Amino acid sequence: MSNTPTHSIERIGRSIYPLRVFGFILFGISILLSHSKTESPMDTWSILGLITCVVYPHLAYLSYLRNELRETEIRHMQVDMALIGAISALIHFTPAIVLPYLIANSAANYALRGMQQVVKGLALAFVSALLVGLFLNQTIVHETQPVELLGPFFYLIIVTHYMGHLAYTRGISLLKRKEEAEKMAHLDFLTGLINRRSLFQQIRQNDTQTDAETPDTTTIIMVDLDYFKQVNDTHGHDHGDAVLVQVSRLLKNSLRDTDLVARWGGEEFLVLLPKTNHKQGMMVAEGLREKVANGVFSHDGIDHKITLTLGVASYTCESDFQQTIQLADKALYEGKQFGRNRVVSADDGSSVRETLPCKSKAKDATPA
Ligand SMILES: Nc1nc2c(ncn2[C@@H]2O[C@H](COP(=O)(O)OP(=O)(O)OP(=O)(O)O)[C@@H](O)[C@H]2O)c(=O)[nH]1
Repeated sequence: MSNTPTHSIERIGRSIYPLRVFGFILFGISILLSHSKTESPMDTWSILGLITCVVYPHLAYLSYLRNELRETEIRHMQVDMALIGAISALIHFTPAIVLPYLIANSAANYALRGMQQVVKGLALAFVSALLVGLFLNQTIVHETQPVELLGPFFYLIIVTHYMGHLAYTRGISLLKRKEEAEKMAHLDFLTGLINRRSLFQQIRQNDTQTDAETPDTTTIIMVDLDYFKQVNDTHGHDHGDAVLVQVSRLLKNSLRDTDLVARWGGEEFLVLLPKTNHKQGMMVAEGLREKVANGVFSHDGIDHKITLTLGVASYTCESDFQQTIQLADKALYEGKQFGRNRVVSADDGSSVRETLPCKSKAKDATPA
């Protein structure tokens, strides 16, 4: 069963069945107390009402267990309201007793199914109270003994607090799920690295925080695994996946906390080194190349040797970020042409342009 909001509502619906049993038993006691108050003998209708109070919530629960459908739950909540109306007539509509039940159940209807369900429920309660009241020719009795009020008010307090508790816990769990979903939307599901979209967002953020007067140089390294297809073709995709995960971890662990590593796509990564000039960036790229080339990436008892080709380009916030990526990509491509397992610089002077004002750069950092 999928974990959709509908199913989480079903679980809440299910958890209120014990309250339904409790409420109807209290309502049954109200019938008994009502008769002891008027000293009238229990007639057939009152006995029937009493039996309904005891039996119905259990039957409702059993039928719910068999169906576990949203519609079953909605039907039961409406039957509840119709029964509250009918039994209200049996206890002479005593408002101090009937109102707490109506309020509590309406609150539950509202919390679980919204206003439409509340209106339907109240209409059903009203119609059934009217019909039974007319049929039994019942009058309204206002007097109540304090003991009669205990049950309904206890029920009201419990149901409304329980609904509050459900709303609170549901709100928290929805919030957690939303946060989790937002986090996942920014991460690559295989490697756990940030994805391309998130990288652009972070660059935009960094750019707006950059001091326009003294812009720093940022260096980009495009990283591509060499002959990676062979790993997949020879050993299968799970080996390829394991290698990607291990290489991405090695890249991440080899860099500063302020550097960014993103999965650019497939077997390609983008490393972004803030406050790093081109020369320093070249050294970092060489370090990464060496580490991976000297490493062994094992999966299922098989050791894989991997090499990287890296293209390096630098920019200040004045330069065109997209163009810098293209330059790094071009350098990477050249590295592949020259035989792979190498670092190639794109620094021919064109990677750092001084044309646009610093603060307006953020808009350039949008995915191609
Ligand atoms: N296992 C796995 N493989 C992937 C994933 N993404 C891309 N690939 C594979 O990466 C391979 C990339 O192949 P190519 O573009 O030919 O590159 P290459 O074999 O590394 O060769 P060069 O880049 O030219 O050195 C393809 O086989 C893709 O199926 C992934 O998430 N998991």
